[in-house]
Amino acid sequence: MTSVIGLFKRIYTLANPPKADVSAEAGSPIKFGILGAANIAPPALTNPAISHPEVEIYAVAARDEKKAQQFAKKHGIAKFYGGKDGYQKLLDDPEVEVVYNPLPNGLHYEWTMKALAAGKHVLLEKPSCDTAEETRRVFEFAEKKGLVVLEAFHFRFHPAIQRVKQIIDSGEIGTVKETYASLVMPGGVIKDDDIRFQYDLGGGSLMDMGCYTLMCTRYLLGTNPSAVVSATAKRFSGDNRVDVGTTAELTFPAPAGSDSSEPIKSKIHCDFKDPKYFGIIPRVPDISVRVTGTEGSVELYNFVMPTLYHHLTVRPTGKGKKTRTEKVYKFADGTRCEEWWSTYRLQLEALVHRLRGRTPQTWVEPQDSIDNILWIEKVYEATGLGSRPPSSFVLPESA
Ligand SMILES: NC(=O)C1=CN([C@@H]2O[C@H](COP(=O)(O)OP(=O)(O)OC[C@H]3O[C@@H](n4cnc5c(N)ncnc54)[C@H](OP(=O)(O)O)[C@@H]3O)[C@@H](O)[C@H]2O)C=CC1
Ligand SMILES: O=C1OC[C@@H](O)[C@H](O)[C@H]1O
Repeated sequence: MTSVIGLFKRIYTLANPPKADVSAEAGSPIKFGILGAANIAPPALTNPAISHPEVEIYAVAARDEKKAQQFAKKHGIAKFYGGKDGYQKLLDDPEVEVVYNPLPNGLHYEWTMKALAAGKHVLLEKPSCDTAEETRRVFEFAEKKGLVVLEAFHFRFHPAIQRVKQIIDSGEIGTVKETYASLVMPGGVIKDDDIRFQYDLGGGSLMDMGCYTLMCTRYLLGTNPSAVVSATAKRFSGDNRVDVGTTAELTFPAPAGSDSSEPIKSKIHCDFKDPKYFGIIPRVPDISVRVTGTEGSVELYNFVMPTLYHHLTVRPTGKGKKTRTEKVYKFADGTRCEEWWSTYRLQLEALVHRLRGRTPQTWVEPQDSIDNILWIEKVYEATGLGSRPPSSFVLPESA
């Protein structure tokens, strides 16, 4: 019962966050600008910003001026830019310090490079770019300019996934043998004209959802795969270069320091149109990660949005050992985190710490982002679909 009340409290407060007391913080807030009135922008940035005393969502740009204006009005944003130069105008605004880039994947590279050229830090939506080479260039350019780029793998900032890693690293489940990570959606949620189905915009289920399963597996194992063993893609009827779903088997190096020389076997799975039972009964979406070792297993259900609901289950295999379930909405070491804070709110907390020269609780390092898209490309290659098309944007030499 308490957990049901807790669930409602979390969801209510998440949707209606308390407004931060800006006056309580020293200095003026960091001003963010959003490129595109994207659907993800409210949950990922404007809502988390309400409770952050050091953030102001200052500007938004949309291709259609009216849309930009409406978005600005709805979310209390001071400035809006529209029209074909709207995005560039936002980048040229000297007040904007950080750019949030939630454009379609195929435009991430171009507009992140343009934002960096304009001297802005970037919160870049996942997956970072269409290719690892583009992601490498983004971080190289950011470093040259002394700017911060963070790929928005928000789940990494939540205590629940960090607890899973802690359990694995503690040795409680023994030597890791296998992993499984899945993220699926019921059919009909994503319409066939969505950016996710457009090849030229970097579409595909592996790009959109598979990137989480791969990132999560790589994070928990603390290393990169050694090989893609097999990969199959369910192709989109509207464009057979786009995957509606992808399943892949990979190997990871045998755990360091263990007696085992056996590679870890990993499976990742994603699907935009999760099949129904008997074709009619919808399934509970499989949004889980499971790691199995010689002494037991640990599983986190809903690793992507744990604030809403999750359960973390440890199943030891030893005789007499009991299965236990944990709920993890707080950091054990007392690092600030309200139970209702979404993964996006935690991500914003870390980004602001970084921008203000403080130490964030955790971070998604550039090499991690580069490696993630590299292995997405390798999986795509194994499916026969190949990488998404690289951007045609060329950074002017003067930048
Ligand atoms: N972190 C997370 O949890 C999530 C991340 N994402 C990521 O965010 C990004 C956007 O996703 P989402 O918000 O769902 O997508 P939307 O389609 O809602 O938003 C994309 C935006 O891109 C702009 N745009 C610019 N050029 C084009 C074009 N040629 N075609 C279509 N749109 C264009 C549009 O802006 P305009 O307003 O100017 O028309 C639109 O608002 C993706 O990279 C996705 O992977 C998405 C969902 C969840
Ligand atoms: O980032 C995302 O997270 C959840 C998915 O439902 C969505 O398609 C994706 O873009």
